[in-house]
Amino acid sequence: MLRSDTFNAKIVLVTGGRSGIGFQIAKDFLQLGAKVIICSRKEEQLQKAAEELSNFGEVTHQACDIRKTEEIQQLAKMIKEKYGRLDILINNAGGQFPALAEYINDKGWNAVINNNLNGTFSMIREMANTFFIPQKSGVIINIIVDVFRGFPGMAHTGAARAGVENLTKTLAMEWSDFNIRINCVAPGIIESSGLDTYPKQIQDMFEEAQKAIPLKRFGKVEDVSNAVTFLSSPMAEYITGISLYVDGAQHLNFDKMGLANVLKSFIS
Ligand SMILES: CCCCCCCCC/C=C/C(=O)SCCNC(=O)CCNC(=O)[C@H](O)C(C)(C)COP(=O)(O)OP(=O)(O)OC[C@H]1O[C@@H](n2cnc3c(N)ncnc32)[C@H](O)[C@@H]1OP(=O)(O)O
Ligand SMILES: NC(=O)C1=CN([C@@H]2O[C@H](COP(=O)(O)OP(=O)(O)OC[C@H]3O[C@@H](n4cnc5c(N)ncnc54)[C@H](OP(=O)(O)O)[C@@H]3O)[C@@H](O)[C@H]2O)C=CC1
Repeated sequence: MLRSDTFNAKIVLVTGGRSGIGFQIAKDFLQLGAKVIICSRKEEQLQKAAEELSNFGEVTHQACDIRKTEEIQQLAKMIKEKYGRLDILINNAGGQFPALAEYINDKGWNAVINNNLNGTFSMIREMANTFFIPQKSGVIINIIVDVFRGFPGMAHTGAARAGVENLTKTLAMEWSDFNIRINCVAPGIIESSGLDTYPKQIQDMFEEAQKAIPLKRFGKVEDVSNAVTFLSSPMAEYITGISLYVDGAQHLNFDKMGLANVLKSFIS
């Protein structure tokens, strides 16, 4: 519903833009007039995605692991040299694995915290110091997860995403002086490439899980992207420090989604 020139001349970075939700976000920004940079770890898939996205506008790609500050700095350097500015940062890269808390070892816990909390913070800090603070303008959207009632079956990501949600509130306050807006989008369960990474026993529960969602379906990647482009646009210029749930009211539903129960059933 946004005008096709909404993001004309805007430079947008989408982390994890090679697949799933991030790919759709990159595509929508391109169709709304932006120039888009995508990054992720896997060079070959990243290049393939960039080629596909180039049908919709100007897209640049660079491999970057958000857990490695030097790689983020190299990405910022490339953007500065090529475009001289950055207007919008979408922190979409992330991931985790399903496991009951008592079985998560230090390495697994740290991998998920580094990916989703530390990596997101490093990306925000580097892009703010290089672009948003000196420019005195910027928009940041953090894709988190529906953690309203904790996240039974994925305690590590629940903790990491809750950390990002609170960081978002803090930075909305600290950086309001620099005219930086920052918000979260919290998807429920979205039909995307991300769901293919879950084991078969969990995928077998998907049909049942949809019935427990008040709107009775999983989300589409477009549902998430629509929230992201709206919050990034001038239509949302007075909105900062919030989390927008895109989950068919899943966060209000007291029924457990059952992930922890499914995990318990494999173990017993
Ligand atoms: C019912 C309906 C409900 C349905 C419920 C559906 C949920 C919907 C809400 C959320 C949906 C999504 O986010 S969709 C998914 C988004 N995409 C993903 O999650 C992609 C997969 N995740 C990742 O790649 C992650 O980033 C991450 C797990 C951190 C991988 O990090 P690394 O690259 O460091 O990978 P590794 O080196 O292999 O892992 C480091 C350690 O992590 C641990 N580890 C990694 N994978 C593991 C695994 N599968 N099981 C156990 N432990 C594991 C081990 O200790 C590993 O060390 P070793 O033992 O030494 O190997
Ligand atoms: N699908 C769902 O139901 C939901 C998804 N989410 C979140 O939305 C985001 C996108 O998920 P989705 O599209 O479904 O899943 P995908 O697995 O398709 O997307 C994850 C993307 O993040 C990139 N990525 C992961 N780790 C890193 C890293 N350390 N550095 C750089 N890039 C990285 C991956 O690329 P590469 O492997 O090349 O690095 C990939 O492009 C994730 O944060 C996910 O947790 C939240 C709620 C629900």
